[in-house]
Amino acid sequence: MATASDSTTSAIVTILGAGAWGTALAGLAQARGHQVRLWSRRGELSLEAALDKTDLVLSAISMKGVPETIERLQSLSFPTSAILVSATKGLDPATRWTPAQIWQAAFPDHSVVVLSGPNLSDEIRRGLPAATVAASHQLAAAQRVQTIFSSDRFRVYTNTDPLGTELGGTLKNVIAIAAGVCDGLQLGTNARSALITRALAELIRIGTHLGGNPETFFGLSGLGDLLATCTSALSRNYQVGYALAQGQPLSQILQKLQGTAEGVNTTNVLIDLASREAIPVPVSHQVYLLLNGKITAQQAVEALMERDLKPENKE
Ligand SMILES: NC(=O)C1=CN([C@@H]2O[C@H](COP(=O)(O)OP(=O)(O)OC[C@H]3O[C@@H](n4cnc5c(N)ncnc54)[C@H](O)[C@@H]3O)[C@@H](O)[C@H]2O)C=CC1
Ligand SMILES: O=C(CO)COP(=O)(O)O
Repeated sequence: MATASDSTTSAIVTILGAGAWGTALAGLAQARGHQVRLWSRRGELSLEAALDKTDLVLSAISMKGVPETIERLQSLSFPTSAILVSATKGLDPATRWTPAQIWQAAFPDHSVVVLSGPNLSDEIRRGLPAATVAASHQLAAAQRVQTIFSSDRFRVYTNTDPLGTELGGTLKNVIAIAAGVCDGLQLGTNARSALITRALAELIRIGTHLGGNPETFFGLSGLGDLLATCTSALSRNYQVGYALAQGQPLSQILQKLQGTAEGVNTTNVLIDLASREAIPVPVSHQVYLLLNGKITAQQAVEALMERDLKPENKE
């Protein structure tokens, strides 16, 4: 079994965001013998103290808090050698950027790494085996993240396509809502399999248009995360879709939801982006109409089934 001392010396790891994902990641780093500082906006630990002499700053803050937190960090000083890791899966409505793009623009002298994969935090917290991807243009930084977090229950792969890695994890949340609708309407295994497969084609179309490497979308952060969230009731995005299929209003669903379902905001940003750039996104478009109260779940299914017939490998 890999231990902290055989591959890397104990690091100071600052985790921003003490929600479900930040807490699970803090547990993984702690179990590897690292000195972990878990910062939350409502906690006792100050941001200054959390950043002091840190080796790695990992953000597991939900998308809506990322720009604000970055602004706070910009007013503080911390080592330029500290690697910045983004574990957020969302898109910024103001810029339509990914979280890692925002981090990199704010801190051009730091190495930025994306951490993304099929990682339902509840299973990780319970110590079940899982794998993920640490992706960066700076391979050495991705490798450092790999050694810091890898263990016999969490296997970290490296990748040099941070944008593709991040977009896979972000865009699949929209599809997880669709899969929840599919299961909520009891449409069966064939329907869910068709949905996931067609959605993968959609995800690759958008992801490559935005600059991701097509191969990345067949990996853990693309297909892997798509499968995890589209087939598990642990996924909050899936839960949103499932409840929408029962006819519950979105505001009520979100009020009752434990934690963040990034797919709701991501859908709106994605549709804005896709319509500006004329990218066909039929599945995401139905999710958008449903989330915005324009159609019912049943009407969304009908709209997808009644689209013009065409060859499989064509938009
Ligand atoms: N829970 C999971 O299984 C996984 C979640 N993620 C991603 O990680 C991110 C966080 O997810 P969860 O931890 O599940 O959500 P959560 O709702 O449990 O926690 C969100 C965290 O963000 C913080 N936050 C929100 N607004 C903030 C602000 N303005 N300033 C400072 N902090 C702020 C909250 O205080 C909280 O600590 C999301 O983007 C999610 O997609 C990624 C992989 C797995
Ligand atoms: O990203 C996740 C698993 O990889 C978590 O999914 P949810 O945000 O839908 O719970």
